[in-house]
Amino acid sequence: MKRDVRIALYQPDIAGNTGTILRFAACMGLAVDIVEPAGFDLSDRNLRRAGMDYLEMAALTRHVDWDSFEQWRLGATRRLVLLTTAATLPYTDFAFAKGDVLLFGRESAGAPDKVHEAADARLLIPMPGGGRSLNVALSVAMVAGEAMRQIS
Ligand SMILES: C[S@@+](CC[C@H](N)C(=O)[O-])C[C@H]1O[C@@H](n2cnc3c(N)ncnc32)[C@H](O)[C@@H]1O
Repeated sequence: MKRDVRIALYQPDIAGNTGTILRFAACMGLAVDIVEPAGFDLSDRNLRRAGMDYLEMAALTRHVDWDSFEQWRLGATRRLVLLTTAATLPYTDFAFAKGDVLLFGRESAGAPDKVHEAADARLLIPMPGGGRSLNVALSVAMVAGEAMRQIS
């Protein structure tokens, strides 16, 4: 049987954001997948500062590249749910399911076309106040929170 949703980060490039997400995921009991290459390594001072001792609690899987992440995901028959400002479907209108992988793009550039094409669903966090995008860690908290609310 499929477990909970998972959080996936596509080539994250800001260590402090990833540390914040790993802390959040550890506290929520959610696993995290990082699609490498990241813009930092796991010894990064900012990652450790944001993640603190929660990093030791985090269920983190690192995938060397997009192809190996996809090989794992397809083998596990998990849906890929991409969060992107290019989507039109609000995340609150989507029916999340156990096993979903919630994928977030990199801070500097989002996700490339091949990732959009692989996604089973693309979701938007509406921003009624305007602006280009939200911080990725805040996006993770909002969407994973909604997914957990629906599934539990
Ligand atoms: C800082 S944003 C990336 C901004 C990037 N310049 C772009 O155009 O995608 C980092 C990630 O947070 C998520 N994100 C931020 N705001 C979002 C929103 N309003 N709707 C959906 N996803 C969002 C997406 O996964 C995005 O790739």
